[in-house]
Amino acid sequence: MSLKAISAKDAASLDKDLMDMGGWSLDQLMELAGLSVSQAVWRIHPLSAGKNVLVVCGPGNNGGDGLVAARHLAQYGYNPSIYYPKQGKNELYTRLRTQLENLSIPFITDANFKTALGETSLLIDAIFGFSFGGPLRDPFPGIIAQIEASNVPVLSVDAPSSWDIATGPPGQGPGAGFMPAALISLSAPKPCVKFFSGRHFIGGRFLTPAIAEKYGLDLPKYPGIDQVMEVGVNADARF
Ligand SMILES: NC(=O)C1=CN([C@@H]2O[C@H](COP(=O)(O)OP(=O)(O)OC[C@H]3O[C@@H](n4cnc5c(N)ncnc54)[C@H](O)[C@@H]3O)[C@@H](O)[C@H]2O)[C@H](O)CC1
Ligand SMILES: [K+]
Repeated sequence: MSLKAISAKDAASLDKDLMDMGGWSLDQLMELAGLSVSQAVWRIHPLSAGKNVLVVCGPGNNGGDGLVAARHLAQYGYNPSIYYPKQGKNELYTRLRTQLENLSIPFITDANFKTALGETSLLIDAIFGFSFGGPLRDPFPGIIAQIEASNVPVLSVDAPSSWDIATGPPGQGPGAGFMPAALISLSAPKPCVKFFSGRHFIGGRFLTPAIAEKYGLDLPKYPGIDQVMEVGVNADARF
């Protein structure tokens, strides 16, 4: 079953609706989004597959989802480390960072990124989500190129970073050959999902029937207490 996709413009408007008339705070939405990400990790990369998880965070809310996911993963027993080359400035990101520092979760330096890449068994791509607009600006071309060149399995949050949200991977340069092993779409898939060929999950269990109706989206029927649901086809692959 494939869920209806939402454009970047509508995704931004949906977020605004959730916070303006929906009564939600960004903290709450990000917490549920990051929790979904951590549950997708548990499904595709159980602790037995390796505890080292490298979370690469971008400067916006996609990065924030990664910071939240890292905290949940640490609580589950994983050893997450964070690479956060351009840190979000507002107080939400500062608080999320403090929560991680209080769990002794390491923030790696630019100089150690290559080493960390070689020592991790899964990478979470929380660099860019629906507000990405190409081409990549420094320092991200190098980061994406290194991720692409490594054979570390990647779980991308909301969109494979460097892909155009509507038209998918760039024709050339960093990202052109970037195909994450898994993707978790928050609220609804973005149009670039049609170029994706790995395990696909939906997360962000906070849509309402009215908002789904307004944006022409399917309301995912999450089973039981789960915060994620697999919507792709290769449902049993492990990485
Ligand atoms: N309702 C939901 O589904 C929720 C989703 N969430 C997550 O929020 C992101 C969208 O967050 P936003 O801050 O709008 O943007 P991004 O994080 O995607 O990136 C913006 C960030 O990146 C910089 N940037 C953009 N293009 C480039 C480029 N070409 N090179 C370098 N840097 C670039 C830009 O300057 C910004 O700083 C969504 O995808 C979900 O992951 C929320 O967490 C909760 C609700
Ligand atoms: K991403």
